[in-house]
Amino acid sequence: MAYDSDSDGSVDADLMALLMASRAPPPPPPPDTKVLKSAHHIFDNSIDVALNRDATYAAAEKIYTAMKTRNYSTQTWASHDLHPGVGKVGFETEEDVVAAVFLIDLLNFSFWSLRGEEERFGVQYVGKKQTGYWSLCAAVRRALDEGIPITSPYLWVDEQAFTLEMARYVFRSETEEEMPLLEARVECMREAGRVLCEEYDGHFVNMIKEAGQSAVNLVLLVVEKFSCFRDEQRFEGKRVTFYKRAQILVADLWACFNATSYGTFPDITALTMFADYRIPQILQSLGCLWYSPGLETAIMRKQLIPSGSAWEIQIRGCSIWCVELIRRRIIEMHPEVGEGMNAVLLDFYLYDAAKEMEARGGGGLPHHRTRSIWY
Ligand SMILES: Nc1nc2c(c(CN[C@H]3C=C[C@H](O)[C@@H]3O)cn2[C@@H]2O[C@H](COP(=O)(O)O)[C@@H](O)[C@H]2O)c(=O)[nH]1
Repeated sequence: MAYDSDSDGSVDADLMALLMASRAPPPPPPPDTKVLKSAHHIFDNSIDVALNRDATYAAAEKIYTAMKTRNYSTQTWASHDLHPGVGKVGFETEEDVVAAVFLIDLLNFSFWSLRGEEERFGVQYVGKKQTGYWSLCAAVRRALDEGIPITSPYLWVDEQAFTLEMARYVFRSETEEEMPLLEARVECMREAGRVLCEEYDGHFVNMIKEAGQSAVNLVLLVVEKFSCFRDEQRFEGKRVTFYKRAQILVADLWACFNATSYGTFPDITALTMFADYRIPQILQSLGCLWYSPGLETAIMRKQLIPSGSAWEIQIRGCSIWCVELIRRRIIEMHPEVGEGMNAVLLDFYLYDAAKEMEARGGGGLPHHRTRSIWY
């Protein structure tokens, strides 16, 4: 660039402005949960889990057709009786619903049991024994029906009113088996209660407002404020993030409110699949996910796979990446779906399909067994 100056030696104002602008710091990158980057890094470095491209492409077509046929949308979320919703018993206001969604996703982990269907943990509610994730939703509804303010963070921090015994009562089972990790669940409630009462006037809606209708900002705020949502590990020398419960919390708000009100998140497409133990199971049954013989045998034998182990991280990361490839393939083959085909709806569909597959008598490998508060 030629250095230009007037006869009196003053540097041309426009040139100065250009020089100053060129030295201005670059704009900060947009907020990013780094979950998709983590999944790609894990996939690139996995030796015990691989993806089968042909099966993934075939699954994409099958899933697209099924979702189209069922008109799968955010409405499907509200159609589940046990999900909170304005107007349902115990939920007068939108704030009541947000408080319940927060509690459900604060505790939305590790329901699996090594016992048989009859002996496994279950919650009796309106005449039906609910197991797994639905047992949590049923226990919350049952507590509210009994006049227990279980969705109030002020209760969670009150160690006299909300004792471990009371938690045992609220989450009581129809069988001998207690809800898994009950003490850990109480600790999650204590921590979340302290943060919400001290910083957010006891209401999660105030965190939603602070995140300014950004799904990514809300995920990042939740993992910043609550250690029990900070679902991250180290793999092959890098920090990898999954943020499963933080992401599903935002996704459930988006679905529950049909992308309006407290569910308004224009950047919902930035969320990934939620790395739990059901989605890998159905991806494996579709032939998309392949396991090394050692890992497949461990899963088949229902052996415990430690949280944070290389096997577990590869299962979670490759599953997230597989769903991303399915999403891209669907958009490539059906451009008309556009942004409407996001990882959240794909995930919800896959979870419901996994549960239907289980109800029909399973088929395929059992899901992997990792006991943790992350999923
Ligand atoms: N990736 C993903 N994981 C999900 C869900 C849900 C429920 N979401 C509802 C909301 C909208 C959908 O339509 C669903 O009806 C629970 N989970 C996880 O599964 C495990 C529980 O399994 P099981 O023990 O068999 O109930 C446990 O780790 C739990 O955290 C999901 O949607 N996606």
